[in-house]
Amino acid sequence: MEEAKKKSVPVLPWMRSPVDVSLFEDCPLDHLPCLDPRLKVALQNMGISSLFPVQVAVWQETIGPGLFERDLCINSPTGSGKTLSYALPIVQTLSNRAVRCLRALVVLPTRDLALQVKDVFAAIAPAVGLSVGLAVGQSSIADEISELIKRPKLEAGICYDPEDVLQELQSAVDILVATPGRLMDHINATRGFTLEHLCYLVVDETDRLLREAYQAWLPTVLQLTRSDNENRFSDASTFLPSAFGSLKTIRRCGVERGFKDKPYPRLVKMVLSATLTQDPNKLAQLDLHHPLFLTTGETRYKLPERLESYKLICESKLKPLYLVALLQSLGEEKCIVFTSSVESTHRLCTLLNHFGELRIKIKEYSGLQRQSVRSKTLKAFREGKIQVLVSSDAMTRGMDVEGVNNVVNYDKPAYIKTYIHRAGRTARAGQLGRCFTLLHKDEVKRFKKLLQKADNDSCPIHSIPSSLIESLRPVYKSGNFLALTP
Ligand SMILES: Nc1ncnc2c1ncn2[C@@H]1O[C@H](COP(=O)(O)OP(=O)(O)OP(=O)(O)O)[C@@H](O)[C@H]1O
Repeated sequence: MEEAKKKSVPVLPWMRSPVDVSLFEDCPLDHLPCLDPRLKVALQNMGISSLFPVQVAVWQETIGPGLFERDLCINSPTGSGKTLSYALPIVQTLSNRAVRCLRALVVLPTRDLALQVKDVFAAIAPAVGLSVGLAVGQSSIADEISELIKRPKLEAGICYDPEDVLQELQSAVDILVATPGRLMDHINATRGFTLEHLCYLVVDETDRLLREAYQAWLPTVLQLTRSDNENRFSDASTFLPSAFGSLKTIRRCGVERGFKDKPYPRLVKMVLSATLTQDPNKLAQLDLHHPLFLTTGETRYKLPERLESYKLICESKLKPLYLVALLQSLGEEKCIVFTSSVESTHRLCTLLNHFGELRIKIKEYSGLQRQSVRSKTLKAFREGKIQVLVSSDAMTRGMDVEGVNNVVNYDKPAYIKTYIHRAGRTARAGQLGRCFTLLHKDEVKRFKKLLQKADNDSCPIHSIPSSLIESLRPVYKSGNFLALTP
């Protein structure tokens, strides 16, 4: 344990003296300084009566006394409320804006996640007259453009100069939630889409977004939001496609709160994850300004407080029977079962649906499916029409579904980060949750080592009565299940 802790000492000096979020407490809305009363009502309508510790800590650094002076790197456990931690101060600050233009951009790695985050903004932003847009490729690009860009009303019969019309194009949204691919489509080709006025850039699920280049979205956004001073010495044309020539995205330069030669308003960056990278090379890509690190406790990886971890030890060939027995014992509780690949997700889901003993609805949720199928499945799962989702890792990071009581690792996670993001689908927002991991006895030692990298490595054995397994054997043998066994 000690060794794991030692290894996690960050290389970057500013990461070594973080703000410890665990020293903060929930704060009732009535006691939150400077909260706009309209936002208080919007939060209450969402069923929120107090802010969680990470939200209070970020509020201090953004609204007061911090005033968004530094870029924020936020490492906080799954389900701790990171979305609202950035959405609330951004919306509160932008509520003073006089003219509508695109001022906040939130980037997320997947469409489902972007939809989820957009819903959080949409629940509070209209209360202060702000509009939120989505760029994820859910609808056609033309439909998306019409949602994002306001065209001037032209009178029929009058001949307009196209240049004038272009000048008149305005953003229809103040805040945009986007996936990198669609964001790049708009940057490259949407007339009137500009990052010229951008004040806030949020990179959520940062480690995942930095892992893949996604058409160089990050350097492009940073380049387009840089001040003229910063650009003077760099030749943007060597890096940006020619289409950028026409974009008016180079920002004015001014002096802001003592940070000489930074553009005004400075682009504030907020980057977040439950497993934030500490790799200097990766973080350098974000070009952070005077960053402040907010993290929870002393260990690098932290599991949700009310998560209970259990292991089930069984022979590999009996794994499906143990899973069926476990699901049976969980009854109708919502559960997500993780496998190691999209192929085994499909096979396992088919196999489970052959067991008549399981009187619950089980569906597959994987990157191999079309978006429309996935969205339908997720909706049914949220509504409780499906009790079990069988899933591979890629699609579930950040997913927030109320009432997921259990997570099952059918295949052992290879990394602690994977364990954290899988287990983090339960025990969210201070709720109780359980994570079960199926292991062969040879895997136990390595799994123990893996869990030691998190703050809570307690993982007792969850035993399934052998009589239950025996009772399932005939069904398993009689069907052609062996071919399906993942
Ligand atoms: N102050 C609050 N009071 C009550 N519930 C809250 C509060 N803030 C957030 N929540 C709820 O907590 C849940 C988790 O929030 P959120 O999705 O932002 O977590 P997260 O930290 O981003 O997790 P992950 O790392 O898995 O993405 C959501 O269902 C959200 O509605």
